[in-house]
Amino acid sequence: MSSSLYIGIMSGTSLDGIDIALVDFATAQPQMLASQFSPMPESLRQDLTQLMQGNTTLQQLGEVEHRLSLCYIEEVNKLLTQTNLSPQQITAIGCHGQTVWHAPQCEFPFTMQLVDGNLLAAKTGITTITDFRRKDMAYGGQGAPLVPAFHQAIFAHSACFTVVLNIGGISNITLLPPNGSVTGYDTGPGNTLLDNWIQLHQGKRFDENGIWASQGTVHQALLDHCLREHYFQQRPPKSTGRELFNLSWLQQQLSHFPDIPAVDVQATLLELTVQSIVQQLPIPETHVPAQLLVCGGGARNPLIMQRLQALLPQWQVCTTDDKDIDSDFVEAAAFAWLAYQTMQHQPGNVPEVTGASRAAILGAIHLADTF
Ligand SMILES: Nc1ncnc2c1ncn2[C@@H]1O[C@H](COP(=O)(O)OP(=O)(O)OP(=O)(O)O)[C@@H](O)[C@H]1O
Ligand SMILES: CC(=O)N[C@H]1[C@@H]2OC[C@@H](O2)[C@@H](O)[C@@H]1O[C@H](C)C(=O)O
Repeated sequence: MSSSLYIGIMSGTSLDGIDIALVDFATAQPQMLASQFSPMPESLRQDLTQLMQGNTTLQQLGEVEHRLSLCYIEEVNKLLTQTNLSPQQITAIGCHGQTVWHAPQCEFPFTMQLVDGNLLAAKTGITTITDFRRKDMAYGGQGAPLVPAFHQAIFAHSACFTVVLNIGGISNITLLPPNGSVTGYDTGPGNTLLDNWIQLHQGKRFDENGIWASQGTVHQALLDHCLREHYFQQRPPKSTGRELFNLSWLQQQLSHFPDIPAVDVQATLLELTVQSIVQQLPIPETHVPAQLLVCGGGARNPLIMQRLQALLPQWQVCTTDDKDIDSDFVEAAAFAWLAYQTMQHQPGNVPEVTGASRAAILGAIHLADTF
């Protein structure tokens, strides 16, 4: 009988690092047994940033994928050591890899996540599943977001309207009406514009606790202009990324408003993240309690959490930590769950979310050589 233990690995659009989680699917409620985060090595982060701006060579692409895969392998081996487990005790790894380009709307839609699943299977000795998004795309879907099915499995609540909000580099929501069908989509920027702007002006990777943003004043005309971005008005299914919300996009908005102090731009970008999320939330029925469960790195920003609650006085706004699910590792756990689904020959996508024509078994399986 195969083990109920799975490992999920996620490195997301913020390029902050690698999240890994050990999840047990022995019972109806998945249990996160261990997790760890390692910062992305600086040279690799810089090379990935270059890649994500589209200027690269196939040689660089191949080498970055190999270097990144070696980092994933190191994380798996560290986790096995930390938990005193052998590779044979893990049924499979679900590794998202690193998205370097996501283009679901172009003439020939595609999405590209870098990871060499063969290398992970060979070097960890654990069956490894990668390439989760493209089966959904093969059926006409966006290929993202994929976490809503997992959110439904662990957060759905029969007595209240639950929205799960991931604030990563990009923000995405999952709508879980009581006893209703799950929907979800990317709302737009999460931390990525905030990160890019503080990196440009202060050389920091991110605005810890939103301190810099809190020292600025929101520039209302700039905010109103940014909120007119077509993406925010688009009807779901929809997904986005740094292909749209990047420094070039920001500088295009700023060109209409010269001389805004950098600190006020940071304050305005935080308000843009919050208001673009709030404007895309449904208005729950008055008699149904509503809860917003926040995860991802943005859940660690007290100013974002405070502004969300201020703009949503009728909602209970909290983090998934308050529901005993570590807000830093929800995405990593989701990819352990997606691997579990695939190994059970069950679908991982939600067609109502991605627009795919059907539910589908996701991923490419790289079997460990345990013969
Ligand atoms: N203490 C903190 N204060 C403010 N921001 C924080 C803090 N901790 C993390 N963050 C923000 O969270 C970001 C990382 O979030 P996360 O790991 O969820 O993103 P990701 O998974 O890479 O993105 P995505 O979900 O879009 O793929 C950091 O880049 C930073 O902007
Ligand atoms: C193409 C891609 O990597 N998209 C990410 C990104 O990061 C957040 C949001 O945009 C989400 O749609 C998605 O990741 C999560 C894990 C998802 O697929 O649900």
